[in-house]
Amino acid sequence: MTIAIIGAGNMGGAVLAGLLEAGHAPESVIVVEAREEQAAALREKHGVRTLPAPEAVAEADIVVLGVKPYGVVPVLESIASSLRQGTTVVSLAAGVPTSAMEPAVPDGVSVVRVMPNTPALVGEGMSAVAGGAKATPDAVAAAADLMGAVGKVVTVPESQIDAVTAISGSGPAYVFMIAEAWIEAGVHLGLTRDDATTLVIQTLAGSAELLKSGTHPAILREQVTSPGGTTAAALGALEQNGLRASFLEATRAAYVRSKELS
Ligand SMILES: NC(=O)C1=CN([C@@H]2O[C@H](COP(=O)(O)OP(=O)(O)OC[C@H]3O[C@@H](n4cnc5c(N)ncnc54)[C@H](O)[C@@H]3O)[C@@H](O)[C@H]2O)C=CC1
Ligand SMILES: O=C(O)[C@@H]1CCC=N1
Repeated sequence: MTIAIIGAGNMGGAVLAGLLEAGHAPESVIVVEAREEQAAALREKHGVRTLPAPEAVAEADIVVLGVKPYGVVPVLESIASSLRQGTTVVSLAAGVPTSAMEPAVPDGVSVVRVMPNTPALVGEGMSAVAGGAKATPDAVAAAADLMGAVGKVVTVPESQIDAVTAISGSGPAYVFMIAEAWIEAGVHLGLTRDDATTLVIQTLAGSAELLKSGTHPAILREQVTSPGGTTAAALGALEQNGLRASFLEATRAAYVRSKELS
């Protein structure tokens, strides 16, 4: 199985690193990257080949598109004549529907839309997969397998991809912003920045592990909240400052933006 990744920046690069970490042989992954210094860095770091797009896709069973949304259709148009029958195109782009991509590829090429996230870099990604109208079930399964190498995968109808983008695609940034604010709050309380960073990151990681155990978040929260105690005081302040409403508004804004991009 040969995989070509066109556009190996933050997201394409995370999928590349995750695939290699998961055991894909470097010889089976070809990178197409417009920035020569990025291409050189990936060759050096991962031992992958870099080729011009038409040569790369001519060899590929799966073509992963990691370019910006506005680049997706032009890239497809530029590689259309080199795509082999039976190839699966996997687009990682936000806001580009399969209905916009399918006219750019020949019949017999499946287009699958995936919304991944950057923790794919460490094998802890979250991806949602949606096949286009002309995608074969095998192609959808191949895309799910590919992303399964770098994290968890759900299959959704394409109509839900904008919601997925708002929740898990952009989601890591919400966590990182919370982490920054939380560390800074520790510094305000007199902790060293190093200690505050360790406390926050391990608290996030440990809490994520507890959440993964399957206990409902509300129960886990209650277990921390002593009546009249410190947590109740903090949660009261978060409620007063509109934490839940902020999440509703933030994810709605991302959802609307994802729709606008298309
Ligand atoms: N960054 C993220 O957390 C996520 C990004 N995405 C999607 O992934 C895509 C890429 O986003 P980022 O990685 O953040 O952007 P980026 O700018 O880091 O990466 C894009 C890469 O594509 C390369 N490129 C551009 N045109 C090219 C071409 N014609 N041929 C070969 N390489 C080309 C650029 O040099 C760059 O390295 C976007 O469509 C975005 O919607 C999806 C989910 C999460
Ligand atoms: O910000 C963006 O548009 C991309 C899509 C999801 C995460 N990053």
